[in-house]
Amino acid sequence: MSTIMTARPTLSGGPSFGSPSSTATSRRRTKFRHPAVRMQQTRFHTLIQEQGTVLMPGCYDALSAAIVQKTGFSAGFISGYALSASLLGKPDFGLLTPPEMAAAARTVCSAASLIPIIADADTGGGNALNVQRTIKDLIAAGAAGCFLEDQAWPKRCGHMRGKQVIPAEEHAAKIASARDAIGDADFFLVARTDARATSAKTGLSDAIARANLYMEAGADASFVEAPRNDEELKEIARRTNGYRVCNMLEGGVTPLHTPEELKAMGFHLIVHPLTSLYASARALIDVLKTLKEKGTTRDELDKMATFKEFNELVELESWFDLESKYAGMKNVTTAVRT
Ligand SMILES: C[C@](O)(C(=O)O)[C@H](CC(=O)O)C(=O)O
Ligand SMILES: [Mg+2]
Repeated sequence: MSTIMTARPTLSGGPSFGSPSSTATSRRRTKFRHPAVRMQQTRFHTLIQEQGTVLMPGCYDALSAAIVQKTGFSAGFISGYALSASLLGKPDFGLLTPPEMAAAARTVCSAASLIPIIADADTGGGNALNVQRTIKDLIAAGAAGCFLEDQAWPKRCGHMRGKQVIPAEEHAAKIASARDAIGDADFFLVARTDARATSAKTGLSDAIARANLYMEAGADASFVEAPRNDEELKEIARRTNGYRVCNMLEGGVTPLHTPEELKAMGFHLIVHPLTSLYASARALIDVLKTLKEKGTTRDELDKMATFKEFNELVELESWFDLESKYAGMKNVTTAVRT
């Protein structure tokens, strides 16, 4: 059970809350400061305080989530990109809907019930009111947090070209609305901004100002999407307030780093959203290609999970145990009735 805090948690490993970086931001701060100073100490706050940085692999269904948990990760992330791919076979191009994400969150959170899971809420499904339904659905599904981004709908993957963002004040209102919907639930709100991509010249400073504004509006952490190099990563860490998320996408525009390297730069939540998806796709492509060419997998068995290994993964023995337990009771019931 989470405890209520009277102020934001003390941040370990990152710079302290700073002053606003521009007059425009300063004006916005007053307007959007969220009245709820009683912030929740969520499972994610505790993990960050204990570990300094939390490494979260992406997952996209119950099985991938169970594997993330069994591998020993302390948290997971349901990637919108990966879910769009696995559920619809489609790119991360605004085609996945919030109810589809909430349904996936239900099975994922149940399959990895020992670790907290952050779900990708994309843009929240519309305006501030749609955001409230989306957040409540994710909480009901068992998610421990979400990412909520400021792209214009239809959104697309943060590392694709052609992104647009809504006005900062509009997204700040969506963050405030999400905070209200969270109430006292154990749910960690990450405000993401895609503004870096909107201009080579001013995109980064706009993104940093937005991240700070969204923190004032009630986010638990900010996520400046798609920094281009280490200098940008360090500038984000220097100039944004509070906890920070960093996205490590294989093949994306941000250089890949270890959690230790990102911790030293000042990041707290490290997400690897597509590692599981890309690894499974590679494995499927390779083994199915061989099956098509050779008509058999007998020389490929080392590239696949074994029957035994897979049954252990889905805890088959526990189901045999349950079966015996109730098979015994059936006999008892039959005996009582006769
Ligand atoms: C994190 C993300 O939102 C996701 O859906 O996994 C994607 C993936 C990625 O491109 O890294 C995004 O960044 O838009
Ligand atoms: Mg996404």
